[in-house]
Amino acid sequence: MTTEHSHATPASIADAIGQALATAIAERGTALIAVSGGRSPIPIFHALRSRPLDWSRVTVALVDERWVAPDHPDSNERLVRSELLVDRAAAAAFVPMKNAAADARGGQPGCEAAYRALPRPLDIILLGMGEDGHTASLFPDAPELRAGLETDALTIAVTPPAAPHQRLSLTLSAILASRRIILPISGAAKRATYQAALSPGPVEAMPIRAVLRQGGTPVELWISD
Ligand SMILES: O=C(O)[C@H](O)[C@@H](O)[C@H](O)[C@H](O)COP(=O)(O)O
Repeated sequence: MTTEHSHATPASIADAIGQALATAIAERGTALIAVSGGRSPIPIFHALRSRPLDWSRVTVALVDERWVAPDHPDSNERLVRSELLVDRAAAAAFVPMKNAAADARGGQPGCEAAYRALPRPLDIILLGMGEDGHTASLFPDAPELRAGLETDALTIAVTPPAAPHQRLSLTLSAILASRRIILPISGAAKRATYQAALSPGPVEAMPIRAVLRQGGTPVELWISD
């Protein structure tokens, strides 16, 4: 089930996320969100981090991570710590994916254990999509793609041939184990990717199709110019 919201803004997306977190806190006492890296979430983080929530009851996890040091410019942990977990959101807990292992494959069991310890379903996932139709770090050309789409594990190590760094990613089953999925789509190129993803074709060519074609977890497309 996919719902499209047009004329989205970082503020309107932050409103939706903030409302979901507040509802989770009111109903269950805590809230759990997994967020993507990349450029798209940054203005949303900026709009979200000052919202008057009880952030001490919020846990922030990652959708994916590049296997680099947490202070590396490409680290999603660094991005989340510097762009989201400040202001009021500094009170939130954070669950990194990166650990001390030398590579993503070696780090996957520790990451899996850390993410298995989180409550499920997640309350909300802020997903991303690349212009090639990847989502999280489920890349079309990655040798681990099929496993990432099929395994019951929550996390998988991925070595995308065409993108920098080894990755740790939530699997499709982990992404779908969420109460709701928010997917911002911004700009003409991403809108074209989204339209292509809606057309018939294999999931392996555009992994975002696996999220858009399922009916169990509500997906909200927040579309902006
Ligand atoms: O690379 C990561 O860390 C991501 O989580 C990735 O899946 C991202 O969401 C897309 O590549 C879109 O990235 P942009 O928002 O920068 O276009």
